[in-house]
Amino acid sequence: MVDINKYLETQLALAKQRSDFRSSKKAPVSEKSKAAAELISKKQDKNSMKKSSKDESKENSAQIVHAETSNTSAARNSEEDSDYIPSDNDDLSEIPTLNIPVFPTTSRSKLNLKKIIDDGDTHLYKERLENWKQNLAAACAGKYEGETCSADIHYIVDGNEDVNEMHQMQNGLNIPCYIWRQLYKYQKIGVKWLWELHQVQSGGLLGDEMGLGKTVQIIAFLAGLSKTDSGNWGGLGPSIIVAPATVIYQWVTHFHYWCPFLRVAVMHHSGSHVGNHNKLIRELHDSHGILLITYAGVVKYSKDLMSRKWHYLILDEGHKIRNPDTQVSKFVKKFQTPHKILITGSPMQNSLQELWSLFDFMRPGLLGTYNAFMEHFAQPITQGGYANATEFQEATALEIAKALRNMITPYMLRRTKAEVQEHIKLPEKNEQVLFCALSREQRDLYMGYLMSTTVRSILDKESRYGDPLRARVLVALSTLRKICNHPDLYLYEAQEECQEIDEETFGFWKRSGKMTVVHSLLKIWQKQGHRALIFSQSRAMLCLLEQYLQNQEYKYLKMDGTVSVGLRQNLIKTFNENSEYLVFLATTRVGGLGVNLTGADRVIIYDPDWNPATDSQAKERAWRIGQLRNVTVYRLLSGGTIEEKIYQRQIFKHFLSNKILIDPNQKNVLTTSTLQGLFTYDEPNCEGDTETASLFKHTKVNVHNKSKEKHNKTSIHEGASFSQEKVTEMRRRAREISRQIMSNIKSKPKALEEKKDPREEYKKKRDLILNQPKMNEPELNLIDDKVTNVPFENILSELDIINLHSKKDYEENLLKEALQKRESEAEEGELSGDDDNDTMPNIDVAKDPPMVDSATQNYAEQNDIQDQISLKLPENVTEIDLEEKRKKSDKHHKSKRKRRSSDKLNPEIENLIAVKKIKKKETRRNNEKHRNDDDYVLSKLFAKAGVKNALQHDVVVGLAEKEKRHRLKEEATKKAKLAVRAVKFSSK
Ligand SMILES: Nc1ncnc2c1ncn2[C@@H]1O[C@H](COP(=O)(O)OP(=O)(O)OP(=O)(O)O)[C@@H](O)[C@H]1O
Repeated sequence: MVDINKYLETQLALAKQRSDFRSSKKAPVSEKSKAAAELISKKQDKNSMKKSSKDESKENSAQIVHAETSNTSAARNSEEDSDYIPSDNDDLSEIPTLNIPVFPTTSRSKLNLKKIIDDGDTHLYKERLENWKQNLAAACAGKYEGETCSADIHYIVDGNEDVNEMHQMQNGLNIPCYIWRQLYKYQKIGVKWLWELHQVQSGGLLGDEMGLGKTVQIIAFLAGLSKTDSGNWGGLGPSIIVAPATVIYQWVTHFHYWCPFLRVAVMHHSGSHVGNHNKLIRELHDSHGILLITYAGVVKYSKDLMSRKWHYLILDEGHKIRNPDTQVSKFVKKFQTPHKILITGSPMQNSLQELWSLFDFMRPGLLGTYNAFMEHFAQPITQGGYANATEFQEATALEIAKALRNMITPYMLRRTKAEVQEHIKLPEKNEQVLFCALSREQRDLYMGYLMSTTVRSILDKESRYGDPLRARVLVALSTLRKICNHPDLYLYEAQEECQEIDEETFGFWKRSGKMTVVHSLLKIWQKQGHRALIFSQSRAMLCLLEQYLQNQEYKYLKMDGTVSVGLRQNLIKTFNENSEYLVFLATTRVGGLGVNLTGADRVIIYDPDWNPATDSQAKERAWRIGQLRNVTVYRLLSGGTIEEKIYQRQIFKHFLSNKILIDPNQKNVLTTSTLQGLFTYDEPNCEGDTETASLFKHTKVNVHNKSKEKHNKTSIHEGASFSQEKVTEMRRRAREISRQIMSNIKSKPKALEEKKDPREEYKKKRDLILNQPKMNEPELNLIDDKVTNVPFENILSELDIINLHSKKDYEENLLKEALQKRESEAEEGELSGDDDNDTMPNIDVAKDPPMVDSATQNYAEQNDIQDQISLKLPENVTEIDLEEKRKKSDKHHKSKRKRRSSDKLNPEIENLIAVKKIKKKETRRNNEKHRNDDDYVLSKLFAKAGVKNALQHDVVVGLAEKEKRHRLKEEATKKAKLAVRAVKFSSK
């Protein structure tokens, strides 16, 4: 025992030397990162100062972005930032490309995409109409041989006879049977509901989940109106549909298919109409047609549009008006018609004020004035949702949420995919959150930036910059997000203009943790025959991904704001119909909304948005009606970074939304976030879990398959070649040393004793933040609140952050290195047959592999040494006790080991893991060939691509409540145990 102690002490000294040497070698990288951080921070300070003076009057970030991205030339400077900042802006088609190296977009430039022609041009419209009539006549005569370009022709070709046959609804709405019969049952209910609203002269919100055919329901209803002679307009009057630029032509296609007799014109420069826009408005109005226009277009032509009366005003992706203060919200609310329909798959995204804004459009007055609503509904509901809410606040929130839901229910129709699954029979969807490790370079840059003056000034309570804090915070957060994506997104900014870019290494995938994961995924998916959508918030990141795809010679298509609106629909069609394209790259804002991309069955959300709905919208592009294969969605997050905090906020917002739309009883499990919490980097905890993974540890995805086992075998053998017993033994020794060191430190002179442990200090401050005396006020909420008065006295100083990151577990790390060194040396010994059997009982791992869940094993491999070291032996347990216990258990160890490991690593939990177990059984029963694709992919990621954890997203969201109950139960059990112990102790 003494020997090994001595040995470890020597190793400790060696490890220290090595570490010193390494850090001196590492200096250039760190210096570079630091210098870059300083440079960028100076630039950003300048920018944010400019910005703050420019936007002094503007209260929220969305407005700042809106102003920047509309048409000012100043927008260029901060354009990259805007990619990451919450924004309402979608119509990016006019925005120039970024000032970063542009690589040739081979796929796109080679494509010869045809534009879809709308009915703006009278001549072309008449031609289309004539064509359709001829084709229909030919179909009726049984002579049609062309493509089935519309639903009515389809109907005839399918053997039906009367295309004019109508389905009549109560009170007289006539819907052509060729449409009605194709609708799913819930869609028919949707049409009926629209008709009811119509009769009571009311607007409404069609809020079905994405991909359930809202467009089709609206078109069916409008077709019905146009065939019904009723009301002031004698059927369907002139109507406007406002939609995001990307989906405008999707509407055209849908109308031409379902309702070829209606005139549908696009009022956008990409449309077929040439000349004065007033002429188009007049013509459309006279022919009772449908005018399709973008949100930007409505603002631009609002005066001319409002000078006429319109029958219907329909907002597709209507959540665009969720901010009541934007111009577009104000304009659309001015249209004088009771028939206002709002379509959105994500009605409430961030806060309750959004719901108010939507209702203020289609049912003005229903939810009262803005101020009254905020005071009497929004505030109590939000407050009652915080984890620190009192029972009374919770109860009040519940009642108010119920009341609100009752008020809005008649005017809002929302069905989820789960509810209508019986009808649509969608294939399965598997959605996982992958926590990826930062690359070494990213980590350096991240830390460097956290210590930069920008971050310091944000967290400094005597900030010399003063307000507005918000702009600076957003810029800083945006920078952290860039680092998480790829170091070059950040370093490039820090470069002097004259500095040349090294195109060889610029954007290299191995320099980014998440890109490494993408690399692994695509490699596997290509072999497995899957096709992928990759979404990123930032166009700059898209460029890097594009460069990567080119280098790997993968075929891809790319759609961002620079692709002309008229071509987008065809780009999508090309991807869907042409399986040679492996990847469809898109920015979340341009490609993530409203479009159908069912050609892909794999989705990667490369970076999370503050707004959960943005990510949900993106992932739903593939999982919708028309999808025939199982869909897997991976959200990539850099563990411990700002991205993880964003994800936590997403979950919080999800709860808020569900409370109103689904279950008012739902409670939160998350605490509100603090400013300083966003500017930290959290190493995985002692179990190898990131913060979120440990919060929702029961939703962790465990992969178990033979390939992984095989990998574990090899990695254990190759990497450490140590039996579990040996490692345990070494850890025990290490703990002892650690204790000795601690006691030495404690017995050292006073000067040293007085030196406070920075971790203790940090803990204290953290406790103070988490248990603030003023509980009622939610802490800073960057997105929802207009609050900028951060409780600075509770914010950690820069010194704390440095302490937290750089000095954390210094001696433990040294020990860890010592142990690793010991392990590798011992391995050499083992390989050469020179095993030290006296001191270390040897169990051949390769012969008797533990039934260890691969994911857990992986975390264990990475982190358990540190975990064990940081644990302290209970005071009353002696070395001898332990030694004896260990010897006893050794006897039975081999036989029981298998069972124990699997028990330990498969705790009894009721959620997904149970499902996985069933799958596992099936898998075993069937054949290895039928092994779940996703499990295989995950096992590879865990093994090679630096993925730390994977959570089942749906389970996180859906079962968070269970998690809370579970934790309560755990707490209660703990308390009960303590009580029993106390009672026993008292009776002694
Ligand atoms: N009854 C139907 N018969 C055939 N196809 C349908 C039907 N309903 C919907 N679809 C198809 O399902 C896909 C999704 O429909 P649609 O785009 O209308 O969904 P959505 O609810 O508007 O989605 P999002 O919210 O994403 O815009 C489309 O390709 C559409 O053609």
